Amino acid sequence: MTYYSLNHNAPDVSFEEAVVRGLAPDKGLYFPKKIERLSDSFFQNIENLDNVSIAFEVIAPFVGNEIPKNDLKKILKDVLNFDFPLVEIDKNITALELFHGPTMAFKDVGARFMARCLGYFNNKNNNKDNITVLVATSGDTGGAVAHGFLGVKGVDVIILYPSGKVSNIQEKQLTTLGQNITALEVNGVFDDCQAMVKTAFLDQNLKTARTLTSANSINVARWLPQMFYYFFAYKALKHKGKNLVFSVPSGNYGNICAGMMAQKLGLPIHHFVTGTNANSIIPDYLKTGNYKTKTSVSTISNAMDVGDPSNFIRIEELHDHNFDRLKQNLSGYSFNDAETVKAINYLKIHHNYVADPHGAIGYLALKTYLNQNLKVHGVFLETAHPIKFLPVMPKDIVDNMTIPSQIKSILNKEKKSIKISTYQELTDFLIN
Ligand SMILES: Cc1ncc(COP(=O)(O)O)c(C=O)c1O
Ligand SMILES: N[C@@H](CCOP(=O)(O)O)C(=O)O
Repeated sequence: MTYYSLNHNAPDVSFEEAVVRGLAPDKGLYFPKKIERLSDSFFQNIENLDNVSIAFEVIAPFVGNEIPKNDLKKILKDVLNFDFPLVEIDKNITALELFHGPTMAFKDVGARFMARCLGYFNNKNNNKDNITVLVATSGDTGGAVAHGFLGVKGVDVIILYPSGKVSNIQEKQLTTLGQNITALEVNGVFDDCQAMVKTAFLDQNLKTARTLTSANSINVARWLPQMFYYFFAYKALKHKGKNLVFSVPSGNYGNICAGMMAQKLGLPIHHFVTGTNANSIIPDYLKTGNYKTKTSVSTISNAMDVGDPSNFIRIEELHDHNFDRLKQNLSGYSFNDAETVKAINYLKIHHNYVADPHGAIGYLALKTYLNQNLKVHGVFLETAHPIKFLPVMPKDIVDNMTIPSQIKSILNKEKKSIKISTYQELTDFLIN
């Protein structure tokens, strides 16, 4: 598969080059040149396929012949070794739980896939120089990438996170592993971290010192595997015979954008809903037609505290840069922290379901959409385990929660991070 830069000022590249570069030299995000619908027989037969076979059909065209079939299948088997349960909330609403992987957030799928692809390419090329994976996180990407890349030969991972703005458990997940993983604690917000990472890719001094790539959803190997679970949900809900609407709590918009790519492959998704916190860049855009990024503000759904979503440009591309077309496919609503807590309590009391603040926003957005659209079935993505957000969860819910083994094992580990405030400090660290 060939990928082009969405800034249209850089050469086309192969899948391998797109993965190794992360971002195009003109600072554009890579996008696949050809998107082909999957066959009708695939969708007719999907209930007879297991998750690995579904994922293989979905991702193989994007990888092309750059990873042999059997190796790609092995990678997928390894990546998808946990469950993606659907939980019925009521007759019209289902939660798609994406937190059963090692770091208990949906990022595990993309991070594990990318780590294995990079490991494969490193091995194949017998690379002598290490690749440096730079990643910015508002909470969950960092932990998933740290875990996914831990011990991967030839790869150094450097995670930038906003100091004091991730939960205690998220911080433990990204600062305690050691080995090839280093955490940089940035005096700023997530957007500062993301801007530093993007600047680093264009920095010639850095480029001579290190081979850099990104493990944020700007990297196609992080972004595209996020399509898989939309197909898994379709497989499980197909028998209902209803139009499906997916509600996705969004920040950097990689997850919902992967769903839109799945739709392009022919997955029958009737409509998308995005739920955000006070960082309501895209719901505001859908209302006004005026796209305005903003400095992010802190909320209790911290992983969505993003004021300049990277994947907006891919969403535009998928809708031919046509505002009306986008509005037909996407509705957006934002909610404040009080509304989020109210929804967490409502779900517990009325449906005996414990949602995390991000999932609760997905639920609220879906409910708002369904109020005017009765004949569809709604799925909201429960993107992280509520245990990751203990201090902001209602106390009576917390009192009845048990700590999963994945989390228990890191609680007593020592945090190790390096504090930085400026881009210069980042480059000094990377060069020295
Ligand atoms: C728990 C959780 N929910 C939602 C999001 C938003 O996802 P995206 O950035 O793909 O929009 C994130 C972070 O990315 C997250 O960690
Ligand atoms: N919410 C994310 C922000 C980065 O998103 P990504 O999908 O582009 O890596 C996080 O948890 O770090």
